[in-house]
Amino acid sequence: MSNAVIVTALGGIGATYIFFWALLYLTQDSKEPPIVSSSIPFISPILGMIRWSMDFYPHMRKRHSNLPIYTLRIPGVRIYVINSLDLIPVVQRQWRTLIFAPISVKAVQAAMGASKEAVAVLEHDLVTEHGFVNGMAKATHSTMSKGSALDGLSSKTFEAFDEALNRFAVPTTVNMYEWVGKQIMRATTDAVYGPANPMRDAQNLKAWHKTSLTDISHQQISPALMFMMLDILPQNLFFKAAVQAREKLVKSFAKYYADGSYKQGSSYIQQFVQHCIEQKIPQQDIPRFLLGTVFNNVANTILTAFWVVFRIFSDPIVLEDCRNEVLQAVQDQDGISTIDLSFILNSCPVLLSTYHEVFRYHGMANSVRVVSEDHMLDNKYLLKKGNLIMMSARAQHSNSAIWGENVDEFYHKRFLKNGKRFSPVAFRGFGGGTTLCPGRHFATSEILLLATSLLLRFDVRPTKGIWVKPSTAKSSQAEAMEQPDDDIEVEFVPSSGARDKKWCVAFSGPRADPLLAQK
Ligand code: HEM
Repeated sequence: MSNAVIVTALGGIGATYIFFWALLYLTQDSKEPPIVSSSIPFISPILGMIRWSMDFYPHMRKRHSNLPIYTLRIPGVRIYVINSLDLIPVVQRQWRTLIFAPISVKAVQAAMGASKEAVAVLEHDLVTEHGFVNGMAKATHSTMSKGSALDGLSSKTFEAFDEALNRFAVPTTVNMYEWVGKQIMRATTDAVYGPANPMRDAQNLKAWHKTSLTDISHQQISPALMFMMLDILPQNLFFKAAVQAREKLVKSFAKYYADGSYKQGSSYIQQFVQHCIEQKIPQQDIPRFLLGTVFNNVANTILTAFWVVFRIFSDPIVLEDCRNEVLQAVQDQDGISTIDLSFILNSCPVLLSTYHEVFRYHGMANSVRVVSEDHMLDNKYLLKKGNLIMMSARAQHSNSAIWGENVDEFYHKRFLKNGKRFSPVAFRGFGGGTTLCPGRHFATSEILLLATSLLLRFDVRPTKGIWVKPSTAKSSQAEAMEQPDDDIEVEFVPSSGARDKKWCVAFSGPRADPLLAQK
């Protein structure tokens, strides 16, 4: 290659670099949060996200600890990343301007394939409770979070666990993640959708998610959801198998809706459908909306339950502490052992602390908001319309200034009330603000009932002889919890005293939830 060609090529690269560098800084208002990660304009943040994956925002928090908020510029959008704990409530208070609803709309449109007419209903009002998205939260909230509706959901999940555990009369070997996933999927969807639960069908389960961690096929909808939501690549070209899987599931939910089976489901699913009908969502779209609820209902509950069981049984001290507590929650009468869920929630502080530490340590919820109009955050930082705000749970959960020097350790007693008190905003296991997860009480009851049943009735031992924490490097950020890369083969060994008993669940009193970090 001649020198002239090399000089021209280098000149071209230099000019392009200067052009994009100038574009980056000339289009950034001085009142906006400062730009970081700009050595290759518009590209460096993407390279950082690929390199650091789920630890990108914790890494950036440490690197830019002097900045309460900063801007990442990627092609087409600015991401305003909240670094400082103090700014999180400020963002959450502006829920009419810094809104979540467009994310839900994208999910229904790009991932569930909703029609233009359905999307128009959602987009009609993204801000008030009269709109579809915020109205849905209002319509279904009480059916998941308190009273007899919540107790009903919890009882149903307990029945499913009991039925599964009764099958282990002798020591039995299982893959732990696969087993926990199967139980949570069955228990949750039976409780939510009722006797005609479409997710009982083995083909539907295969179309939804990988039923084992060794499955390397790409025939399911669930792992593709995040990429489909980005809405960049044509679906019929890049996600053909996932779209086919989705359409198969939509067909099942269409039958479930058309024959009125949802009327035998939980109050939650009845209210959900009722709200769709009242808001005039086209009939053919309602099954797509119903399918969307599967993701909320099970994805994070499976993962959290897996880590809770792993953390309890893999450490003899945690196991003993938790088992001693839950033994107090059982009443034996006439061969029936009754587990009091109210006692577990209100009077088992170490179990609840372990549960919260799982969220702090393994949690990775990313709360995203859309700036609906230009806004001056805290009277200091200009946020421009159409861009995104990111509040990363992991960035806060890994901050030693909040959690202390042992932040990198799993410490099961961290959340005991007699220990150090943490700012309530610092814990973001279930997100926060007006979109704080409405399913959190249901998920908490379900996971604690599974953990308690195992504690009372089984020993769980790794077949390799020692517990090894699986790596989580391949975790997808669509979920709010780390995902194990490999399964753990374990043996469930029934405890001699628990084997021949009948088990049931009771709720002795109102849920005061004194031990919950997010009430
Ligand atoms: C351990 C299990 C779960 C975890 C870790 C979890 C986590 C979350 C997180 C982080 C958010 C977003 C909050 C934000 O952006 O600020 C969220 C929202 C949501 N979750 Fe959960 N969730 C779980 C279980 C459930 C269950 C069982 C249900 C339903 C039965 C559910 C229904 C929802 C819904 C509907 C929203 C959207 C809220 C809105 O639009 O206002 N979640 N969840």
